Amino acid sequence: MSVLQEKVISILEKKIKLIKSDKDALYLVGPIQLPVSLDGETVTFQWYCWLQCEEVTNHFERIIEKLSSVNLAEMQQSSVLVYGDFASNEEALIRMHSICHTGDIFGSQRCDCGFQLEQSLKMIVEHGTGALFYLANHEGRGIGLFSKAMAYVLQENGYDTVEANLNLGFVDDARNYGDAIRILKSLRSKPVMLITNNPKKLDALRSSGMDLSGRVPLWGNVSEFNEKYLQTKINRSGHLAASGSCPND
Ligand SMILES: Nc1nc2c(ncn2[C@@H]2O[C@H](COP(=O)(O)OP(=O)(O)OP(=O)(O)O)[C@@H](O)[C@H]2O)c(=O)[nH]1
Repeated sequence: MSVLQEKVISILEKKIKLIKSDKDALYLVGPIQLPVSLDGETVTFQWYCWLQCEEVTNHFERIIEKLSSVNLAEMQQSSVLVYGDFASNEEALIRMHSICHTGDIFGSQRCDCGFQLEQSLKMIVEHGTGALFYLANHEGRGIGLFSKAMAYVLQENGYDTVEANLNLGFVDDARNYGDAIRILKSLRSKPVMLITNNPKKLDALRSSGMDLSGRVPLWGNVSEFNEKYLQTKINRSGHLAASGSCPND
């Protein structure tokens, strides 16, 4: 017997979508109107959040009921901000943004993450249609926040960002885009242009069969604090340099 009121279930089931595979389900909740302050203006995005679950069911109350006994705040859920008529418009600009606690939240200038987050939202709004995926299980290129802190300690002792990961026993980049691409495909089947300098993100989209119509580079906010880091991304991680907009180009 469900402890949830029928009214609550009927409200929520209209806003939850099941995206299933052979192995698991992604439950996508939304759209939810999210007024966002961007460059002094209020811009309204459609916000969706998803939960990965082994149980695959159309009876969402089964999933909702379980949530109160699991502390989801101890885990990370990703989400997406959608702008414009994302399903239908011919052209859409997307970004797969990896969470960066230090750069996105604190405004750290050791990296370019905070700049890229704000800039890509502005680019999507200017373009008219698009989506920003905020990938919450990608901290530190997939090594997690505590390990990123240790990697920063090594970087303060002369290691570069790649060496630091490797010397802690990680690969340089452990990120996976699979779930985000499943969500993308559920929201749009038409081509997308990707905001990135990272060829691995382009490969992930291409190999998923998603129709990729192009890439928009995003460099900027170079400072004495992140110059070496940005250069290492080009020299060692294979990031695509944009002529004239990155140090030492
Ligand atoms: N391990 C580690 N992770 C970092 C460091 N600086 C930033 N990050 C993480 O790197 C991720 C962002 O990756 P970037 O290489 O800046 O950019 P990208 O996402 O690969 O590519 P773009 O789409 O071009 O931005 C975020 O998860 C950050 O937390 C660092 O020095 N070490």
